[in-house]
Amino acid sequence: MTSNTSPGDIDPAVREELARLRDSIDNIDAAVVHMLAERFKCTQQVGHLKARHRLPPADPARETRQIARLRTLAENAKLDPAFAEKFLNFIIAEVIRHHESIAEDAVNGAAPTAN
Ligand SMILES: O=C(O)C(=O)C[C@]1(C(=O)O)C=C[C@@H](O)C=C1
Repeated sequence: MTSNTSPGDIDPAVREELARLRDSIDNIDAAVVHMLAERFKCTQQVGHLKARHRLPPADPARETRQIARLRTLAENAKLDPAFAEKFLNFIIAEVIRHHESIAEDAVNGAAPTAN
């Protein structure tokens, strides 16, 4: 059975430690969002470059190298490598969707955007 502790019952020291940890979590989440935004700015340029030169949206050989590298980085950082791989695959799948839509727009003569 789970017991629910109402916020007023929490020991003040525990409450403080939780708040301190949550502050750091919020900072880390913000950094992740900013880093992802920068990554997507780069991949958007890659998408336009690929569309202009009729290159395929996906590059499985590059992905294999990225995953191997990320798994090693994760292991060294004591992060679950399987999680790191799933996370990268999730991001790359989204990037490929963007590349495909940029390529479709190029074929359909949509007004090209910068990059
Ligand atoms: O490097 C590329 O060719 C990209 O399109 C970028 C990227 C990535 O998001 O890292 C995305 C799709 C490819 O399959 C491989 C890598």
